[in-house]
Amino acid sequence: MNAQLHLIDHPLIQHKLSLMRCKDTSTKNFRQLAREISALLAYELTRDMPTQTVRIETPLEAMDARMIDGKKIVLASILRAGNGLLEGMLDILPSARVGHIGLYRNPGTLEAVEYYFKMPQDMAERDVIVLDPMLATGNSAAAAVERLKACRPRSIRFVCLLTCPEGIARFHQQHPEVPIFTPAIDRGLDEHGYIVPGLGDAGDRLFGTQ
Ligand SMILES: O=P(O)(O)OC[C@H]1O[C@H](OP(=O)(O)OP(=O)(O)O)[C@H](O)[C@@H]1O
Ligand SMILES: O=c1cc[nH]c(=O)[nH]1
Ligand SMILES: [Mg+2]
Repeated sequence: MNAQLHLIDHPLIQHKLSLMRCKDTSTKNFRQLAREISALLAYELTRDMPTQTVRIETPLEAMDARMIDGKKIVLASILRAGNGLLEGMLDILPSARVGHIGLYRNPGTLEAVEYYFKMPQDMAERDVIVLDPMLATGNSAAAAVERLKACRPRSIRFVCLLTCPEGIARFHQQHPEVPIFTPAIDRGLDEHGYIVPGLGDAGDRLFGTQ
């Protein structure tokens, strides 16, 4: 398997993702499941983050204790659907900074169209986790990461709930060094660029807009 592809095969995540896929899952439950899965994903995503030793005082004595190294992590949400992963990530990383990348997919061309971009300061000292539940053609994620690279962050990781071979290939063709973390790699894309079997339109299901 591609060294920059991390399949997160945890039973709890798989169970919750299966519930999200069900077409009769309500907006409320879909949103709650996205939050729960993203908290579990945050745990896996940060597994290899560098730590530094900091001198602290316990009630009994001084010690050299480990803490996450560097400036606060940036969670970069690809709007809109990326926001569905934000709350769960913030439950685990409550001090993280949050950036927003506004993109929508032109339904005719399937190309990404940017409408907003805002990141914190001092990106050179920060690790970024890019959030989007769906990596389908890969055009949105590739465009978002291209834009982020101009800010020169210390590192970039991409996390989604679902992808497919086409999305992985497209993304890694442009950004081979950026790791993808995903709980599932589905069969492929349909004629409208939707992941199959998939879970449908993530943004519409999260926000009840369909
Ligand atoms: O890999 P791609 O083929 O680019 O497709 C994936 C993109 O499509 C969805 O967003 P959408 O454009 O529907 O916008 P939304 O999040 O505002 O609903 C999804 O959240 C991704 O951003
Ligand atoms: O399957 C897909 C593809 C793109 N965007 C979605 O929300 N779902
Ligand atoms: Mg989008």
